[in-house]
Parts: sequence; C-alpha cells; structure tokens
Amino acid sequence: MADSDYRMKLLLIGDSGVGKSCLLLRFCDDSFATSFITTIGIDFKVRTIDVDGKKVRLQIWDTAGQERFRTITTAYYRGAMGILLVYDITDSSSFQNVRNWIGSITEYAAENVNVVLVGNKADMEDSKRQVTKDQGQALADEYKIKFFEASAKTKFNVEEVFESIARDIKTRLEETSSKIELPPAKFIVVDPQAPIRKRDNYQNCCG
Ligand SMILES: Nc1nc2c(ncn2[C@@H]2O[C@H](COP(=O)(O)OP(=O)(O)OP(=O)(O)O)[C@@H](O)[C@H]2O)c(=O)[nH]1
Repeated sequence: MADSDYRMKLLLIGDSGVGKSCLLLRFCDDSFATSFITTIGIDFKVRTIDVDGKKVRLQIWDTAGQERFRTITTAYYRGAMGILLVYDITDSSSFQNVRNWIGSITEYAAENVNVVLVGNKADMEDSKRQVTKDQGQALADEYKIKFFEASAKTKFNVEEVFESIARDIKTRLEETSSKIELPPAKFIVVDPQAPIRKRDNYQNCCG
C-alpha cells in the first residue's frame, strides 16, 4: 500500500525572525526553541497528516528570510504547491514586507499555488502588538488568500494553518484531475514505433 494518497511540497517564507523555523518545528516535532538561530539557505521536514480520510504527506521547506540567501531560496518556489507567508504581529516592518513577498510568489511560484497569510507570535502581550488582526485579514482579503493568526510558542492555530492549506491543495488537485478528459478515440495519435500490442489494439478499435 502507498504510504500516502497525496504528496505536497509546501514552502515557508517571510522576513527573518518572524518564526518560520519555529512553526515548522512545532508542526513536525511539537517543540519550541526560544533561541534564535537564523536559517542558512534552506531546510525541510516531513509530516503526514489525515485530511478528510486521505493521507497527505507534507514536505515542508523552511527558507531563510535574510536577503543574502534570496537567490538560493527562490529556486525552491518551483514545484511548491502551497506557500505559508509568515509575518510577526509584533513587527510592523515584517507585515509591510508581505507585499514584497507576494511579488516574489508571483514571479517565481506556479500560477495556481495556494497561499496562506500567517500572523505569528499571537501569544505576545497586547502592548507588544504592532499589527491588528483586522489589518492582517484586510491584506489577505485584498489578495484573496486565507488568513490565520498563530503562535508557534503556544501551538495556537498551528495545526489549523497546515491542515487548511493541505485541504485547499487537495481540493484543487481533485478539481484539476476531474477536468482532464481523454480525446475521442478517433483522434488518438498512434506512434508507429509503439509496441505491436498497442498498435493491434488501435487497429481493433479503429481500423
Ligand atoms: N513569543 C513568540 N516567539 C516566537 C514565536 N515563534 C518564534 N518565536 C521566536 O522568534 C525568534 C525567531 O524565530 P525563527 O523561527 O528562528 O525565525 P525565522 O523566521 O525562521 O528566521 P530566519 O531563519 O532568519 O528566516 C526566536 O527567538 C523564536 O523563539 C511565537 O509564536 N511566539
């Protein structure tokens, strides 16, 4: 039996320090580190989850937020089926940069990639907050993407974020595969180099 029904490549992007590595660690290993060790280049982890009775294997790539790694990390947009764009609710510049990150997605990712906006560090006291929940929601609405506030520290909404994007990708894949139709038999082009058995079938059905 196959180990999964679906395999999905996800990407975590956003400014340095917003908590991408911590979200990945929380989701895949259920742990949290208070020390800040910036990601060098790129790293990934895997977790299989159940989505509506189907096994979904998520391969999640954690990119470095720092500008100096940008040429390495953009290569990983190719083939990504979903992107979690993360900002820090206590850092307004990380929120302002969301528009630039959207620009990178438009430039480097597939056109139909699913994107979720995540306002991380929702556990922080109100006095530290620089971006309101309404501002996050309004920006997500503008780009017609889903929005969650979350906390890698307290686990708040972490499962929900990953489950939501996996479900949306699964729906998209199901819709796409149901749209692929075979052409009518008379239009099937037969390769003369193809094995005899295949050509016989062709002659039986059409000739
Ligand atoms: N309070 C709080 N702190 C967090 C949370 N998530 C991450 N942090 C802290 O934020 C700092 C940066 O977290 P990282 O996950 O390393 O950030 P990053 O986005 O991966 O950064 P780069 O690898 O440089 O791109 C660390 O000190 C974490 O402990 C959270 O949900 N709440």
